[in-house]
Amino acid sequence: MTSFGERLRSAVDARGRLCVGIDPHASLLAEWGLDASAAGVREFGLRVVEASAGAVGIVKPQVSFFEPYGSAGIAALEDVMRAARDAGLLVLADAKRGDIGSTMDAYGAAWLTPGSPLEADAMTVSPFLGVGALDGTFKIAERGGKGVFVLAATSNPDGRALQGAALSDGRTVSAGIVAEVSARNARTTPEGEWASLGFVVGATVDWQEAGLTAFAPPAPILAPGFGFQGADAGELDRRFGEAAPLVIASESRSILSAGPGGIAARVAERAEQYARVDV
Ligand SMILES: O=C(O)c1cc(=O)[nH]c(=O)n1[C@@H]1O[C@H](COP(=O)(O)O)[C@@H](O)[C@H]1O
Repeated sequence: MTSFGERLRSAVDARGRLCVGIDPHASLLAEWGLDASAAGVREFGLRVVEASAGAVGIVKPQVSFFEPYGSAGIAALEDVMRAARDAGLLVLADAKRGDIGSTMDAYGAAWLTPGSPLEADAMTVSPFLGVGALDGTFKIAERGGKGVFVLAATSNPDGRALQGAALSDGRTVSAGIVAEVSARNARTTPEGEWASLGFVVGATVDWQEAGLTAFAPPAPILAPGFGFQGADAGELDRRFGEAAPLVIASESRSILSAGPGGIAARVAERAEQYARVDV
């Protein structure tokens, strides 16, 4: 079984590093002429998948925008994720789960078990109940050839005080999270491969301020914050330095705002911008 890290690396090699976020905000649904309903988010998601298939390798549905519609919204999310995976896209479920270990295991099983209704290729998780609480999820991921993206340094300025705080040994919380997860990656990642436990580091984050250095072994970096939140594709190299080749650049509103008629062209244009970035 090919690991998630290696599947992701192949997707980036084949189709570039742009990840299209599927975030059906109520305001976007209105702009797209769709209802704020389960049917609306389903249609929105399927159209984004259609525009992304063949143009990029990765999509990231934001689970929160499907949840307001209850079971019908979750069914819509299942349909969108299945359509994306059937179209050959890697699906990163942006669920940002985080809980005590035993509860976390159930979240991991829901999103990362092959054949599960909500099966994704990877999910985002929050380590703020302790990286150890994620161990069961990491094991579920490994068994299924899936991936996990652990929040390390988020794109929103509100996160800085907490994530940049000093641990007793002087490292930042962000650096401590990276060290703990990297130690697990070192045990499970064959030499020369991309690890399957990645990190979320916002494109707006100052690495020095966050106390981050390049990851060993190499682990993918999910980097939201490009586009609407202000980071520019052309800055990728400067912002991520040595880690730039591992970056999955995620954009949602800056692409989705093109509307149903313009999204395919917008995806192609943004993908082209990232293809021009020399890392
Ligand atoms: O995990 C994420 O994807 C994430 C982490 C982070 O640090 N910042 C962040 O914005 N995100 C998500 O990335 C997407 C950003 O959307 P745009 O700002 O519209 O590109 C949203 O779905 C956020 O929830």
